[in-house]
Amino acid sequence: MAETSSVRITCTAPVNIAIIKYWGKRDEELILPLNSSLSISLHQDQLKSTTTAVASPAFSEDKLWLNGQEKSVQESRLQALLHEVRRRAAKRPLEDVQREEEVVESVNSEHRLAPPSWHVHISSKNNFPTGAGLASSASGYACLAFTLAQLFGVRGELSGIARRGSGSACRSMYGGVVRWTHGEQADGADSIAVQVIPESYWPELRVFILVVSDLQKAVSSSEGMRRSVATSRLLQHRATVLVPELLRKAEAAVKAHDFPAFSQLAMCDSNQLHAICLDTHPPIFYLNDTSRQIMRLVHAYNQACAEIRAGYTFDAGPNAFVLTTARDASKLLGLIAHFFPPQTSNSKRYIRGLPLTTDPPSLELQCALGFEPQPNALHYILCTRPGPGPQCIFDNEAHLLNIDGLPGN
Ligand SMILES: Nc1ncnc2c1ncn2[C@@H]1O[C@H](COP(=O)(O)OP(=O)(O)OP(=O)(O)O)[C@@H](O)[C@H]1O
Ligand SMILES: C[C@@](O)(CCOP(=O)(O)OP(=O)(O)O)CC(=O)O
Repeated sequence: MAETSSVRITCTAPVNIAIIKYWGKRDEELILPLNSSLSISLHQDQLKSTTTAVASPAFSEDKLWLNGQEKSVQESRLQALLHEVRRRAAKRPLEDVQREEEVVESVNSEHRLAPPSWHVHISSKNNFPTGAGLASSASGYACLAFTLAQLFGVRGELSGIARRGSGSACRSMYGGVVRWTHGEQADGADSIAVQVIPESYWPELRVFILVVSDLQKAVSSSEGMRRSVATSRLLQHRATVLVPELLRKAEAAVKAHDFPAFSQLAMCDSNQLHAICLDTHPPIFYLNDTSRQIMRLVHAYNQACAEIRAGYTFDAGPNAFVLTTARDASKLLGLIAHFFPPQTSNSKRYIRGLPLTTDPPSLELQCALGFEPQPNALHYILCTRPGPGPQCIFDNEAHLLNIDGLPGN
């Protein structure tokens, strides 16, 4: 039915972990932050969202499938994102519009542009748990924004489109280390993400995700930060005084490959976020006992090394993102696996992602920690590293919708 004139594209996008956190909005509708933030985009070999979008004059409405289940497209953030991408597509230069007419005649559907008036069918999936504290909303909305921009031929700065889905999603529009500048303008035009360094600049960086819980959190990030803005006086001080300095120092540390400084700033900023959550009324508790044991383990490791060789950061949940470098990866992983061993039934897939050996910790290091191993405290450990930004996939096997816009290939 839609065969001759439909346009189809499939893209992927990464998850990102914030090093200097975004917490608090100055505009809820446009998703404009009170402070700038900094993150690392994680490698898509381990975590990614994949989105296929098909546009056709034959479609009578927009449709969405998430992880294979059809969802309503009426959700306000999805609507805002769709509206923004179509608004920008409608302003495309004339030569693109002419190209579009040629395109509609073309038999090759893979490199064509769709007119913004066409309805779109979208299917998106994550290769990791959705809504489970692993920032699927960031990779998911970034992937959606990037895919729709390719489909409708929107060029230039795209992070402002992803931002309409979820604030942190704008940073997933680039690889490596990325800053989201808070911006000053009321319409959000200058509230965009920029790449600070590409992923190839610091290839030794490693990130271990220690999955403490895969349950949906009780207080979402959006609700948590709304509550902090309304009640925490520390938040205002952080946003205006502390973050600008933290950000400057963190960017300098990244550019200088200074892991101790970078890691120290990451830990301080994460602790500051959770201090603000405690200063919020009623207080919000995202960390649990296992999170705090992980923090102790990292500090004990650094003390034993007599320098900072590991760090941690926690988003709005108990899962730890442990930072280190290739030099320490096997030793630190061995220590983590020793103190947080798997249930025997779960030992096979306990350590996932990058293939790494686990060096058993020395007795001295074991004693330094001063707590007993805690079997079963973690679901699994995912080893990853910085990676690239969104990509188009030119492989027919990768499409999540067929050319008629229906699930299948
Ligand atoms: N691939 C995707 N495509 C489009 N939307 C997605 C995708 N993945 C997730 N989302 C959106 O993000 C929501 C989940 O966001 P939520 O903030 O609850 O969890 P999370 O981002 O996985 O975890 P956390 O914010 O705790 O790190 C989904 O309900 C959906 O609306
Ligand atoms: C703690 C954080 O992960 C908060 C992320 O918040 P979201 O981007 O999920 O919030 P919304 O913009 O309301 O969708 C810190 C960060 O990623 O910077």
